[in-house]
Order: sequence, then C-alpha cells, then structure tokens
Amino acid sequence: MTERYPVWLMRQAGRILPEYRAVRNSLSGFKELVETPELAAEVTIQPVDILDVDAAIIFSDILVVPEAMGLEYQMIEKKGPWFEETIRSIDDLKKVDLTIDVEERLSYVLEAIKITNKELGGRVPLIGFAGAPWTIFCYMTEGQGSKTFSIARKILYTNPALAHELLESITTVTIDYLKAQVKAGAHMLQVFDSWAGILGPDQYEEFGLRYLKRIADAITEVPLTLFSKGAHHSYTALAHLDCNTIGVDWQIDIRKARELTGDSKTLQGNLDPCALYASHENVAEYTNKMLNSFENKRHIVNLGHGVYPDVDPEKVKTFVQTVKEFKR
Ligand SMILES: Cc1c2[nH]c(c1CCC(=O)O)Cc1[nH]c(c(CCC(=O)O)c1C)Cc1[nH]c(c(CCC(=O)O)c1C)Cc1[nH]c(c(C)c1CCC(=O)O)C2
Repeated sequence: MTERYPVWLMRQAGRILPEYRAVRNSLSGFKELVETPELAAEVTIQPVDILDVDAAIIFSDILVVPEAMGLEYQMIEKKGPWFEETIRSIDDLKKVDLTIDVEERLSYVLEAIKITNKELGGRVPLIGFAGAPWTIFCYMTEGQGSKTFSIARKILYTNPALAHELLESITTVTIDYLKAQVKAGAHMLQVFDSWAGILGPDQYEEFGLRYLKRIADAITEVPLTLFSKGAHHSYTALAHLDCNTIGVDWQIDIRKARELTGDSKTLQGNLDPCALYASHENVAEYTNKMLNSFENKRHIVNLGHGVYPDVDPEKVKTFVQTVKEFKR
C-alpha cells in the first residue's frame, strides 16, 4: 500500500450533490431523511462513490441529541434549525429528560450505521459523530442559530449552576450515544464544537473543555477527533485530552496549530472551504500548498469547516484527487 494522507470533507453527505437533492426532494424534508435509515445510508455512501473520499460520515445531525432529550426541532428551509421550546432557567429543565435511553430514542441513527456498513462492505471506514456539549447547549438555550449566541453566553454569567447542570446531562447522553454508535459499527468518532470560538479561554475551559475531557476519557474503543472550531487559545489544552485527532479550522496556519498541539496528535484540516470556489488549477495549487506545509505524517486532509452548499462537486473531486496524487 502506498502511504498517503487520507482525505474526506466535513458535510460531504448532502448539500453539494445533485444525487442527494434528488433523494431529499422526494421527501417531506430533512428530518424524514435523517429518520429513515435506508435513505440515510444511501446519502452517506453517495460521496464515497461520487467524490472518491477515504471515509464516510453517517448522515444525521448534531440536533438529534437535544431532540432525543425532549426538545423537538424543525429544519426551516434556507434558515436552519428552530426549536419551539428552549432552556433558560432551572424551571425549564422540566421540559427535558436529563437521562434517556439513547439506544431506544436514537435507534434510527444506529440502524442507519448498520445498513451503511453492510452496503459499504468495508470499502472505507465509517465516522460517527455528535455535537460537543457546549455547542448543543447553545442550540438548547438559544433555540436557533445566532451570530453571537448571547443568550447562551449570558447564562454562563447569570446562572452558571444551570449551565453546568444542563452540560452535565448533555455530556452523559452524548457519551452513551457515541458508544452506541461504536457498538452499531462506527469505526471513528468526531465531536463537533462548532461554537467553541465564541468563548474566551477561561470560559471555554470551564464550560467547554471540562466536558470534552469527560467524553475523551470515556471513549476508549475507537479513534476520536475533537473539532473545536475557532478555539485556537485552547489548542494546547485540547492536545492534553485523550483524543487521537484535533480538527483545525482555516483561520490558523497548520504549522502554528502543530506548534500549539505538539507531535502526539493527528491534525485534521484545514483548507478554507471558500478555496473550492477557485478554478480547478487554483484548487490544486492551494491544496498542494497546504500539503507541503505538513511537517509530519500525522495529518488527515479535510476543509477547515463543512463544505459550502453551492460548491461545484467537480472542484471537490479536484481537491480529493490532488491529495491522492500528492508526492513530496
Ligand atoms: C452546527 C451543526 C449542525 N449540524 C452539524 C453541525 C456541526 C458542524 C458544523 O459546524 O457545520 C453537523 C452535521 N449536519 C449534517 C451532517 C451530516 C454528515 C456530513 O456530511 O458531515 C453533520 C456532521 C447534515 C445536515 N444538517 C443540515 C443539512 C442541510 C439541510 C437540508 O438538506 O435541507 C445537512 C445536510 C442542516 C443544519 N444542521 C445544523 C445547522 C445550523 C443547519 C442549517 C444550516 C446548514 O445547512 O448547515 C446544525
């Protein structure tokens, strides 16, 4: 086997592929797709067949966890997620189940993992995932996306006890959920802390890293990736957690990320998702530039965040092929 860097893309399942939209448009919406295991498996495998990536990531969403705890969400076209109910006081905790049986409530994801592996037949590993407790807390308190998540952050100052109680419970459910995904067949796991970067270092340590540590300590079965988007101030602390891989966004030079994290972790990333809007020639050039900046073997190639919905799949193929053909 020739040694080379593996490559996949965050958000590769869905969005950019016309084949995905064909499946999606035949249904009532995003959630029906997420909750129908055979179809979720089908769109999970599409990028493996079409884009030639080295891993599949199960088609689902981080928001299935708050929903399993009792906060139902809607995915509103062109707007994003929306929760009717939110948690903003201790009293509001009555609206959610702080402990749940994930195998029962999230059985549709576990079933999708089993079907996907059967259909993949071992061609590529399958990545399972969950949102980080802090990012899930953001959606459960805010109820929708936000540029500042100031409602979520306000609670950290005005009611830290509520924050910790909810974060504790999300963490326990998330650990159970990740372990259930492994049991169902996930070969690797990634935890997405998409809103890590809106906290300063002290608050990220108290309300973010503390719970990521619990997850990293609990997951011993398979390799774990922690992606704390924008939290460069905490990269050194992240590198002290018991994970295998640290996801790196594009706002930091990969050499700097290596300096902050040391040599003991694999780094995953970090091409600017917007670089895929460039010409094919330039996509190859930017990709090669990134590959040449890697100083050791411990890298998984990816973008610095999810692929944008209007990127031409042909540009993604150029990105993937450039990685596959790269020689130092
Ligand atoms: C914050 C977050 C969410 N979901 C996720 C995150 C963390 C990663 C990140 O920061 O991007 C993670 C996620 N969401 C989805 C996946 C599937 C697997 C993959 O391809 O990576 C994964 C890993 C499917 C999805 N999740 C969503 C879609 C688009 C909905 C549709 O097809 O109608 C897909 C394919 C919707 C979603 N889901 C969420 C938002 C804010 C939105 C709306 C905006 C958007 O489209 O990104 C919450």
